[in-house]
Amino acid sequence: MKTIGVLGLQGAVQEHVSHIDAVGCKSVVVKTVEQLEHIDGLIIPGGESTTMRRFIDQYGFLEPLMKFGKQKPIYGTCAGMVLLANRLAGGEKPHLQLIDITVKRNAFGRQRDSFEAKLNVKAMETPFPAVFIRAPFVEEAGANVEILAEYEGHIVAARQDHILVTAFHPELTDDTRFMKLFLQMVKLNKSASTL
Ligand SMILES: NC(=O)CC[C@H](N)C(=O)O
Repeated sequence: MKTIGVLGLQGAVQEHVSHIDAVGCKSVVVKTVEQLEHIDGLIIPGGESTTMRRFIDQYGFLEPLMKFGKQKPIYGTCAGMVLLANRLAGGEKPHLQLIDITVKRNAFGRQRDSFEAKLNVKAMETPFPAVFIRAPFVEEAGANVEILAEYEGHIVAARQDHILVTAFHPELTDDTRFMKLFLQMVKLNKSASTL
């Protein structure tokens, strides 16, 4: 059985745990660097990327997360997508730099702080109910990035190798198709956990 961790420093952790359980995997809330050795994939949840980055530094997670993401799958939702991007718009400093995208934070503007949209997602037969909360979008993606979904002309779901990102929050719905997609990526990945 595959074990999927959720970075438990800040944000929507518990909702992801429920989705991991729902797709038949073992879930772990990751609060220490050592726990990274025992998981097959990691989710970086939504929340506030600047706050999460502070905790990442405080608990010594920066290097270990960069190393983990070079070998094993990571799925970032919303703030998690901000943390994974190679570049941030507006001259902000990037964080983990594990996927070749430029991300614009809070990109949908004040009037549309939170909204739900039915999205057409590549390889999903019916639209996905996407919940956006002060969401970022992908402003620019490198040639090796696979675009999975767009909303109003902006990329909101993408993947490169074993890194998956969504600007929205699948964990706040009961639709587990993104978790299933991530699980497929975990199963295809060659680096098994040490447990
Ligand atoms: N729901 C979210 O994760 C919001 C993300 C937040 N606006 C950020 O930039 O970090």
